[in-house]
Amino acid sequence: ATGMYCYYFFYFSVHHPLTIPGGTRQSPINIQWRDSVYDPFLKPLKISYDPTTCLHIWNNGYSFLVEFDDSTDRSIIDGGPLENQYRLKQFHFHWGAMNDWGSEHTVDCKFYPAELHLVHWNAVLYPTFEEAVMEGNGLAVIGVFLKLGACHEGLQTLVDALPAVKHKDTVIEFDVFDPSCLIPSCPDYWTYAGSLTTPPLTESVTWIIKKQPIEVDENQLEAFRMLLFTSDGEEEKRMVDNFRPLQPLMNRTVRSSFQ
Ligand SMILES: NS(=O)(=O)c1c(F)cccc1F
Ligand SMILES: [Zn+2]
Repeated sequence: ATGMYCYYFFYFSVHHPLTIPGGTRQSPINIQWRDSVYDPFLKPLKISYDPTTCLHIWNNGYSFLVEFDDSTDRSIIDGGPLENQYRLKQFHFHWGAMNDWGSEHTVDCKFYPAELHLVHWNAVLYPTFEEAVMEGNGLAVIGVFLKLGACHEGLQTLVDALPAVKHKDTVIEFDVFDPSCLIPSCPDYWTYAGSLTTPPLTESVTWIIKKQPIEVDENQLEAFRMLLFTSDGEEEKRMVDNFRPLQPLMNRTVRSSFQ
C-alpha cells in the first residue's frame, strides 16, 4: 500500500540488520541536557505561517497529517540553525498508548506523552519536497513536546475534526489553521543533524527541538488514541505507539540556543 509506514519495535535496534546500513545521523535521539553545547552564533528561529495555506487532515495509516499548500513561500521558517528559508509542508504527531511514553526524542531519558513535528523543506535549493527528502540539508523539522496539563485551546479545533479521519486513508478538508499556536513562546531550542523517523529514514533533517513543552489535557491525548491504523472494514487497530526507538548519537553534538 502506498504510504504504508512500518513502525519499529524495540528489537529493531541498532544491532538489527534492518537498521539503515551506514546510518551515521539517525533520529530520534536522547538529548542529554548537560552534553548539549551552547552556540552563541545560533540565531532566533523566525516563523511566519499563513493560516489560509492549510488544506486538509489525512490519516495515512501511521499518524494524522495536517497538510499545507507549499506551492509558494507563504508559510515559512528561517533563521535558527538554517542557511535557507524552508517551506511548511505538513505537521503530525507521535504518541503512546499511555501517558508515560509516546514522544520520539527524550530529554535526559525522559519521554513525553506525545511529540509534534512540523515538517519544512528547502525550496530555495530543491524543486520538490520529494527531492529535498534525499538531501542532507533538504528538510527542517521543528519538534515540540506535549505534556499532560491544561486543555490546549488551539489544538482543540484539530481534535474536534479527528473523528472524521478515524480510519486509514480518510481525509477531511481543514481550511484555516495557524500552527504557530502549537509552538511555545519560549525561544529556546536544541538542534542537531538527523533523519526522518519513518521510512525512507533518509538523513536529510535539521532537527530543531523546542526546550519548552506545550500542555494538552487527557481528553485531547485520548482523541489521538481513538484513531486507527486500519482502514474501514478491517479489524480495528488503535493508532498508538507510532514512535521510532531511540537511535545512537554516534559522532554528533547537540547544540543549544540557550545557556
Ligand atoms: N517523523 S518525521 O518528522 O521525521 C517525518 C518527516 F520529516 C517527513 C515525513 C514523514 C515523517 F514522519
Ligand atoms: Zn514525525
